Amino acid sequence: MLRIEGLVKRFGDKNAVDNVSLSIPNGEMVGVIGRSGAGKSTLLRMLNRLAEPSAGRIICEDRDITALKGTALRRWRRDTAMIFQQFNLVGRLDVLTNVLLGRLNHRSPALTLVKSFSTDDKIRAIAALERLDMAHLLAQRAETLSGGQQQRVAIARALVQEPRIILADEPIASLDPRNTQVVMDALFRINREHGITVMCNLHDLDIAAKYCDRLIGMAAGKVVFDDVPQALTREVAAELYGIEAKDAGAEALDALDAIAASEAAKRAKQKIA
Ligand SMILES: Nc1ncnc2c1ncn2[C@@H]1O[C@H](COP(=O)(O)OP(=O)(O)OP(=O)(O)O)[C@@H](O)[C@H]1O
Repeated sequence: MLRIEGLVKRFGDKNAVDNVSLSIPNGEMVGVIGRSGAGKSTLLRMLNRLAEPSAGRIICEDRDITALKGTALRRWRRDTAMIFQQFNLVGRLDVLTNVLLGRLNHRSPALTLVKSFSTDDKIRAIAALERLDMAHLLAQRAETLSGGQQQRVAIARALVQEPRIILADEPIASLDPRNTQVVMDALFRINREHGITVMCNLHDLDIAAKYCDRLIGMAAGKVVFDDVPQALTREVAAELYGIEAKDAGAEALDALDAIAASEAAKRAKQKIA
């Protein structure tokens, strides 16, 4: 269980994350939704301690994550793998080496300097690439891959870290619809088959509702919704996306109607059965 207690991140006089408290059980697939600037990335970055909280605490299995330093902090970063919108691969390195970089935190700092990887590391990396259907491209330079392929390599790199939590910050924002589905399917499989908690910032409400067990809606740094996707009302969606924000708002509301219709269809089916 990950517990977030009164978490705040201030930039100047602005609270980017404003007194957020949440409990995330192990193995949940959580979507963090909200418009641009709502504080989603800052929240995820604080969980990985890429950003230092201004106030509040992060507790995992009774350990105060906010107080970790040195080796313990490095271990926590290994336990919480980040996936980014822009993939963050080393373009001139091949796919296999990029995935192996995810093993660096498992080695001593001295071995890290030498940059030689064990056979066991290589077997793990190839197995992760196979899971993402990317093993056939292991010798190819990362910069030559499509966006969807690069994101799958980034997920393989996260997997070899053997994390307990994957924090994905807009992992599909740069992808076309087909690659969006491939990447979200991969994250969903990892969540279900490995039991790894996945916390995923998403702009697209439709995708968030389709893949996530729970949605956390943020607006102006605060949590304004925290429930199953089916519980999201038009009013909350309007608050999350802003009534005046025509594009995101309209799409969100259409998505909401689609969710409501599919729920109604499910209930009707159950009644007939
Ligand atoms: N390093 C920083 N310095 C100053 N302000 C920042 C910094 N990082 C984020 N902010 C501000 O904090 C607020 C929340 O930003 P954040 O990136 O967390 O939002 P978001 O919901 O992830 O938005 P997006 O989807 O556009 O990334 C925004 O107003 C942003 O401008």
